[in-house]
Amino acid sequence: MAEKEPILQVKNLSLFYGKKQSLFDINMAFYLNEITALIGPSGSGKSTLLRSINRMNDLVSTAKVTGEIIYKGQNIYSTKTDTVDLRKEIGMVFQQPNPFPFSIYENVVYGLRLKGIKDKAVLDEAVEESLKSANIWDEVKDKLHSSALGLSGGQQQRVCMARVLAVNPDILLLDEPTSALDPISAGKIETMLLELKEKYTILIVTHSMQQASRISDRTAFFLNGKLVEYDKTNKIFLNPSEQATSDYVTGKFG
Ligand SMILES: Nc1ncnc2c1ncn2[C@@H]1O[C@H](COP(=O)(O)OP(=O)(O)OP(=O)(O)O)[C@@H](O)[C@H]1O
Repeated sequence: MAEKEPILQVKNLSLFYGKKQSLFDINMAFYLNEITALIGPSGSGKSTLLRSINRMNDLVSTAKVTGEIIYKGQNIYSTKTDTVDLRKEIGMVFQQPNPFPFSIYENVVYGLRLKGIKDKAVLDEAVEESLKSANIWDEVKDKLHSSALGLSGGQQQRVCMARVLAVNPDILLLDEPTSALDPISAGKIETMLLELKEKYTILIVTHSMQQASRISDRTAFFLNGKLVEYDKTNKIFLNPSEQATSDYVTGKFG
């Protein structure tokens, strides 16, 4: 069967922080309705790659990128790209839940208010839909106007996800979104991600081999800034081509 069309393509991407090179000539493609796990030891470049995809590394003054990332037929590193718009289409959730010190409702509508949307019915609907998609509506529907900071870490993380979903992105970038959470909260996020992949393309950095094998369709293994192997998750875990991949997924180093 022919491969489907990628939604996003990374081409010959290298990234330098000052003189130090942190990504080396990365080539990979990502697909709609798939979850891709980025795995590898600490410092291997997973977060750097993730942050390159919505140009968060622009915020690091020493970071310099060469190569291309093609999204919707355009290199996102071209001068035409509006990074604010890009980050709405390619949303990101971080390791530590980072709700704003506002109500749950105001967290979710934050991006819509920035867009100038004021219609209460539109905002109400977006809140309900996004919180449902983030698998947290039932837990918070009676306290939408309480502070998001009063929620548990796992709930805060799902509210952060709802905040990203409310602006209707195509791609979700998740940087170890469950590593600060207990196993039950992490499980709720995994369930949510499996539901969300019906509509989105999801990239997740994870240190958990179990998580990568449970939820991802493809897995990419990074080592020292290089992409060692990228394939269907079953292949990476059951029959990897590279010895380093095999050693990593079987826990020989980490
Ligand atoms: N803002 C920065 N300035 C300078 N160097 C950085 C910066 N961010 C990351 N690096 C370096 O780039 C390399 C890759 O880091 P990165 O955070 O992408 O790795 P990672 O695989 O995500 O690690 P972890 O699993 O610990 O999050 C490391 O050597 C790191 O020290």
